[in-house]
Amino acid sequence: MDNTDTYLLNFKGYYLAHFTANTDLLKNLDDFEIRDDDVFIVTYPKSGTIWAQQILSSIYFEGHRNKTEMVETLDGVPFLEYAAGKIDQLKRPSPRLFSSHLPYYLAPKGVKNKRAKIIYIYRNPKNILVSYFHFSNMMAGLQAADDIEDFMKMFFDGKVTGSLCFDHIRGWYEHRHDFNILFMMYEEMRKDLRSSVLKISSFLERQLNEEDVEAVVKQATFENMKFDPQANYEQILKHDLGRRTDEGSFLAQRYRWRLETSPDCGAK
Ligand SMILES: Nc1ncnc2c1ncn2[C@@H]1O[C@H](COP(=O)(O)O)[C@@H](OP(=O)(O)O)[C@H]1O
Ligand SMILES: CCc1ccc(OS(=O)(=O)O)cc1
Repeated sequence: MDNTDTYLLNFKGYYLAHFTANTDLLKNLDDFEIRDDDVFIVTYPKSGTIWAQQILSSIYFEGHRNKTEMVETLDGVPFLEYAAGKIDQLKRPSPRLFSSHLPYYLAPKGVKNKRAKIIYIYRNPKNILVSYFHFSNMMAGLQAADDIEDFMKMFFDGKVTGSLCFDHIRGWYEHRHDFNILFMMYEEMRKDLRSSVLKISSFLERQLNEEDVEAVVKQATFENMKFDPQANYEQILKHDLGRRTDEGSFLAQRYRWRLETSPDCGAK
């Protein structure tokens, strides 16, 4: 491992966010023990990870779905390769839900042997770029950029957490036959959230009645998540990840409308 860069940790040719990388787990990543009922959300950063976490957590945890339990989303669906929350992954009860930004070639052997289910969410890279630019300027642990051109250079050089976006998506897609994987497109989820929830629960073989489906969909709407402290990472951002500025959030979309009308992608 190359540990010299302040922001990026180069692990086998892939860049992780240095400040929160779980270096102990990474040492044995290939042999990390996978259980048959493990489920992974895999994304390139800014592709809807937090959204998928919310959907999965409320599909699996009744207490989350009906709001009788306080389940912080990141605790229910923690990252494999990041240490926020300090969870001992080996001691978690089954079924374990994970998030990951890892590329296909770093997936533990057990995942490559189809021993776990993966939901891969992909998003239009143009929207990822804009989202990532604002996010990097907000998060203390990521390298800020002076302007969108500056960030664009880093993004297209793959010098950001997650490395090159196109390699990530292409890698998982081209190797899809090695995995038990469902691909979902962020923009399609935006168009029809209910159908997306049904597709995900069917892939996971989790039977939900009509009332459950309604509850999962309601909890996963942007409007609900934006103001739900368990879902929007506000506390985690403040206390674990670290903010550079008080402005901005995981659920921003303030430039969503400008994206459709402005050639500068709402970067100003
Ligand atoms: N319920 C929801 N509906 C639509 N988009 C959502 C969402 N929850 C999160 N997102 C969007 O997903 C992006 C964050 O992705 P990630 O969780 O991978 O970091 C943000 O995009 P924007 O920055 O464009 O707003 C955020 O607004
Ligand atoms: C531990 C959670 C977390 C959240 C966001 C991160 O940044 S990025 O999405 O990888 O750019 C890193 C870790």
